[in-house]
Amino acid sequence: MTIIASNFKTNHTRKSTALFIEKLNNYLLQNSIKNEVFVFPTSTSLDKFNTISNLQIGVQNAYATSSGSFTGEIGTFQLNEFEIKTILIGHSERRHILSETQSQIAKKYEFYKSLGYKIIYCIGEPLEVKKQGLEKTLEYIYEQFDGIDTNYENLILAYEPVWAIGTGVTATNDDIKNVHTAIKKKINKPLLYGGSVKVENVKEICEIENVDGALIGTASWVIEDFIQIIENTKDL
Ligand SMILES: O=C[C@H](O)COP(=O)(O)O
Repeated sequence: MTIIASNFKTNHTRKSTALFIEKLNNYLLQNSIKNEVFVFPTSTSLDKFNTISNLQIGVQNAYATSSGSFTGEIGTFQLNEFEIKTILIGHSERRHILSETQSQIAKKYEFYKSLGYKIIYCIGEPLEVKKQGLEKTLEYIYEQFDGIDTNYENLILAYEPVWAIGTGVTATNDDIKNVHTAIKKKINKPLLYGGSVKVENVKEICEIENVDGALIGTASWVIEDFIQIIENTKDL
């Protein structure tokens, strides 16, 4: 069974998100699709969506708090209103654009773990590290597990090479296989690949050894495309 996740990033409105989720839910329901599907809308588009059990709505980010004085952030007090129990942590855009440190990420991880959230935890190397070869790449990736309890039962990993995110450049099948196999040997958790996954390549990528699914940005934002992505992987 393949895991397929859509990260909206800073796209879609509250209205278009609701429509997207409604269409997706209908499709999953009518076609008895077995894939485990996640959608991560913007925080302003969260709601109490009426979805079937294999479609879960998560939050792209939240602060390690219930409530308090953390301007611009949300905590579990807000998430509970919509019964959100899934969170993305460690995404490369938060690490590299928003400058989240490993210790902040670990603190967030610990907090949401203590509450039993399903965590999709992202790891991945920038281009300058990739150029130094597999050994250095793995070294860099393993540092992103500092302070992270990799035995956590509700953990899903997502390997997303930074240079492949939103660039149209997908990692080669060999790159993906090598990194996934090495990570899997160390941490036996579902492991998604992310980075320019598209309708055309999703099946091939999900068929690679030790790839359990995909975390998709750009190519997932049009509902018809996202449905096609699920169609292409439903029998894997
Ligand atoms: O969370 C999703 C990843 O960052 C991949 O984004 P992308 O599919 O636009 O490359």
